[in-house]
Amino acid sequence: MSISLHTDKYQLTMMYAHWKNGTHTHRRSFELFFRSLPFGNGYAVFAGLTRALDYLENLHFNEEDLAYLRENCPGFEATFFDYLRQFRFQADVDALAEGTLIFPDEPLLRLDGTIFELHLVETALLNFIGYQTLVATKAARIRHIAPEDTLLEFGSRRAQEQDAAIWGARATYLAGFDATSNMLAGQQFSIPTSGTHAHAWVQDFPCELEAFRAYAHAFPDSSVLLVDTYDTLKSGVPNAIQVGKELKAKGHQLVGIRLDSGDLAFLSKQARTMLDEAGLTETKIIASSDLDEETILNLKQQGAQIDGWGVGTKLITAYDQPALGAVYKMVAKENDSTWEPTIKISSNPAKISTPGRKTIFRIIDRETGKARGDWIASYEQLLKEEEPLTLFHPEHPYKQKVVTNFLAIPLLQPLLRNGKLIAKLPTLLESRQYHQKQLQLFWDEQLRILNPEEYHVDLSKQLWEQKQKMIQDIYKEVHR
Ligand SMILES: Nc1ncnc2c1ncn2[C@@H]1O[C@H](COP(=O)(O)OP(=O)(O)OP(=O)(O)O)[C@@H](O)[C@H]1O
Ligand SMILES: O=P(O)(O)OC[C@H]1O[C@H](OP(=O)(O)OP(=O)(O)O)[C@H](O)[C@@H]1O
Ligand SMILES: O=C(O)c1cccnc1
Repeated sequence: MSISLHTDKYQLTMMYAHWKNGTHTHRRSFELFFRSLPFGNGYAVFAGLTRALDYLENLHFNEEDLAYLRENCPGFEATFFDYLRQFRFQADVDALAEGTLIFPDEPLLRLDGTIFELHLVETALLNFIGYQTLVATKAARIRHIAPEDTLLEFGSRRAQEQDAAIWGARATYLAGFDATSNMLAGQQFSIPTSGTHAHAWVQDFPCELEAFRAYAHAFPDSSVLLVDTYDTLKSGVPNAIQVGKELKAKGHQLVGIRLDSGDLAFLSKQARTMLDEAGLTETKIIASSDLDEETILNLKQQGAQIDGWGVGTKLITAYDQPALGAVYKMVAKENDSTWEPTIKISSNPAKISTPGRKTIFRIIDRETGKARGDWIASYEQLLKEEEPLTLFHPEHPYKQKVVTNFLAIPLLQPLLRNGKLIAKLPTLLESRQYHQKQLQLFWDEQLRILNPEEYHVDLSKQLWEQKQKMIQDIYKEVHR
């Protein structure tokens, strides 16, 4: 299916107007970034690139798309649609790897191409990357407070439609979840899948015990029994124990029980004691019920005896912050084969863009192995690891530090050239492992979920001076 029309109409009106004016082949550079961290977290987790690259590589207008446009864009000349028919995305794209820890104002993708193609793709790129990054970040917060527990993604039924369920499930696996309940996500991305049973299974039998027996008959070595249909401690857990003992007598094992309502701390402690007293020490306790990182942390503080967590609604919908607010801005124009920086001014200083095509280095202290900060420089700027590097706060430049004995890791990698993939992309599993390694570069203080220490993202002196000069020049021009 073509998703080329997954764009805002104003992208098409601008494309048409450029084509009409003969400026559509002018080359420009755009960067995609976000301005503030979601959920009060100290970092975000970059996700959505795989989908974005697939979209860019396959971008074309089929006859159905063209017919629709012809009908719905009445001001457009007919020959424009012939131009669109042969259109293919031919820009160059550099991007960070999925799973990278990312920070505000860092270019996550840089695209160099014609203004025509770069307008077209803005909406879809922001849509894919904004959502997946948000869900991956939420998942990372949950993984952070439950490092050893089993984490299951249960959100499909509450996700904002199918794509969000599928790609959201992928984002949670990238950021450390163990499995998803969504089989299509499992099939599409080779994510491990997991499933217990619903209340309806129990309701379908004359009594709970029969329901549990029948389920255990079907899955003698992999049953997780949902124990809260009637009464967790008076009925569910005793019946699960009965079935657990029967399984044990036949050489099998009750893998787990699932608590889905009530006071999860109290119920889990009681259930653990009851299971242990019955000799079912191996049987795990899984909890679900509107969970998120705050509730899970709180339950842990209460001494809840829970080994695994099924997390749905609040994860897949990024409940407490449903949009990342990513943006896509023009940073340079090509004139006679040289890139001339451009800036967007705003009355809100935080919204003034940083001009020029950029690159990012993650500066790693060779002694501690930890990141000292990210250094954003202009694309052509060289960084010599043998020379001391002065990092300074872009808003408060007097705040400085000099870094020596460091490793500078370039984060943006060339991925598309003339619209074609030139690099081998990592598998999802590799990206997941890379994400875990990324976390090790940061201090616990930067990773905690409440009021984390701010990680430093600084501009090179050259980039900073260029920005100040452009702001001043424009200010003088406007206030002449
Ligand atoms: N000990 C606990 N401390 C803090 N929060 C808890 C504790 N136990 C459960 N919760 C949370 O409290 C909320 C309980 O919600 P609520 O009372 O609406 O539903 P419930 O008990 O799950 O029953 P039902 O699903 O049938 O509506 C859930 O978000 C759950 O995760
Ligand atoms: O609570 P979430 O984090 O969204 O996790 C998914 C929920 O979906 C299922 O029940 P469902 O919500 O359909 O019914 P229930 O509320 O009656 O349990 C499951 O039992 C979980 O409670
Ligand atoms: O497998 C489960 O227990 C499950 C899956 C999706 C939603 N709620 C529960």
